[in-house]
Amino acid sequence: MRFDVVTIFPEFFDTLDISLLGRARRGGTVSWSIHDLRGHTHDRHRTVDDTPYGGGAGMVMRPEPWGEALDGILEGADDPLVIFPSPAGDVFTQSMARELSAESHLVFGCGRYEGIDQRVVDHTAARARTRLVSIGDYVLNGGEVAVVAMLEAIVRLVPGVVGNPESLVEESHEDGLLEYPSYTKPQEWRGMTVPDVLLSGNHRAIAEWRHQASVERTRRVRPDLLPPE
Ligand SMILES: Nc1c(O)cccc1[N+](=O)[O-]
Repeated sequence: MRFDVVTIFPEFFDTLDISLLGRARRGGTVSWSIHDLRGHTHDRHRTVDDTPYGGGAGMVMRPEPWGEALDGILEGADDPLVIFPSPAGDVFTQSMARELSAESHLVFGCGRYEGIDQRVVDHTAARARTRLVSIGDYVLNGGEVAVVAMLEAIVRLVPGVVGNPESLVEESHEDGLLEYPSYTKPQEWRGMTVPDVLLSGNHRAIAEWRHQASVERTRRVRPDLLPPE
């Protein structure tokens, strides 16, 4: 998989080289480029925003730098999917992460201020598959945090990135349920012990306990995830 990110804070993505994504990049499974939007401005102050038509507080990101930045990425690209993180987007879920992990080229456009001039999204949608995606109903200062979160969820599902694919199966949201509680050594810690069934070696009983624990945790914390009864 290849991905490109357009942002006014390219340094925000320096952390991508840490941990899983960095290993995937060094292994050749994933590649990426971070594009500084200000590199596509041509005035002395490298201006990326301006006042909104119709008035109102805040500033809107100008279309020209975005058009030039996306031209450089999209021209000659092979059917990329462009994603603009936005509170107005489709909610990002594990199933969307799995769907996006099958893409060969993702392009992320990080808005700031009051957002990007709408014509940028409209123009992009006329030349490439384009989606607005939200990571949640709260206010962020820009799309960068959302892109890092989405990349963490997406890239780990790209074949060859995670050493043991089995570890991807029993995870929260993967089967529609929250993950069961986990324990490791020591067997007793500050007077608290590990559920006996996990020490039994009875794999069927352990699997049943874990499934029941997932269902009970999901029913308690996220009943909305459970199928209608
Ligand atoms: N929620 C939000 C925002 O306030 C700004 C940019 C992106 C998002 N989001 O992806 O959820």
